Amino acid sequence: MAPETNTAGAVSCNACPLIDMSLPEPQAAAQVAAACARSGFFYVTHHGVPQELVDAVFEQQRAVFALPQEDKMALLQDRNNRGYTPFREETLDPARQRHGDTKEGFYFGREVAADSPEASKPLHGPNQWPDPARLPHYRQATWQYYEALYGLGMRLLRLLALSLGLPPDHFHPAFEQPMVTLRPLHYTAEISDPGAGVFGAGAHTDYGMVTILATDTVPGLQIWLPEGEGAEGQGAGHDAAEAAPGPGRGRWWDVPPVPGAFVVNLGDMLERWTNGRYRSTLHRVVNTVGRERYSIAFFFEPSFDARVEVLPCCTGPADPPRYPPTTSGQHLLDKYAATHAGYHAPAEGQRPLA
Ligand SMILES: O=C(O)CCC(=O)C(=O)O
Ligand SMILES: [Fe+2]
Repeated sequence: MAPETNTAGAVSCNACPLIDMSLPEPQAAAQVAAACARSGFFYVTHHGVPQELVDAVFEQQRAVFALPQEDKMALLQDRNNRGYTPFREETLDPARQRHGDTKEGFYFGREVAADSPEASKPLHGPNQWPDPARLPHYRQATWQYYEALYGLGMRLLRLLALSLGLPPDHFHPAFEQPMVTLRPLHYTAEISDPGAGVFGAGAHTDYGMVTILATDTVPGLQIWLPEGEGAEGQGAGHDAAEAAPGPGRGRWWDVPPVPGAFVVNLGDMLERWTNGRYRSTLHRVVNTVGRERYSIAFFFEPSFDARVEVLPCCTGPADPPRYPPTTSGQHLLDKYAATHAGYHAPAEGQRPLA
């Protein structure tokens, strides 16, 4: 099924189906299973998050990014990965990028008080909020959206478990103290030049369990699918003049904005848990239209100490585990340290910066 709506000549990708969250869970879970095995990307519609809430949070993000640079720099990303990341600070695909991503962003996490025992864990601590005197509604609107997406994340966990033939609450113990990150992003109008290594966001897979992405109406998101797995016959993918980002042949496909829908994609931890049955697909943001773009990613990841080990349902004598066990926290720390110029992971037990 291809997306119903399309923008600015963007090409549909039938590997990203629209999944109606108002369907009975078993039906929705069957569609989730197919999408996760195929591309690891799908849209969700009828997800229950009110459009007014989404509109309000986008309005606040436009306002926060419009603050003077010095105000944003005062909130610079701290060692708990909360705060502001300036333009070009992050390089998601160092091997192919000439400079950092042409975007700036904020990270907000689950709110953890500086004096709580949890705050001794890396990646846990208080958020850095912009000055309410300048943006009186920012915190409230952003947090309301965070909470709505948290609820949607929990519903997706149920569908993912059911899609694997597991009890619906299978993943819940690993999400008792989840690492949740809301990441508003602002891309400049700079046209990307993949051949020259200039990207809105370099090619990457997401690190965690599941990402829920809201975008404005400006296209840019693309996914890499192996040859024959895109939407052949339904419009072309982009012939990659650039070197393939991984082994084998493939193409980049647009994932266009669909009004009222979120894009959901899987991250590396779920690929590991499912022994590769579910895919954490390479994606990137390429600015082809010369307009600024705003998006908000919501990363929903297991608790810091949760063990991520191939599920018994996804392995057998003919399909031995392809990934060694890890923990959610270690996996994320390794990834942040590899891609953020400004991020230096603390040792466990170090107090966060208050
Ligand atoms: O802005 C987008 O469309 C994608 C952002 C993204 O892939 C990410 O932040 O991981
Ligand atoms: Fe991503």
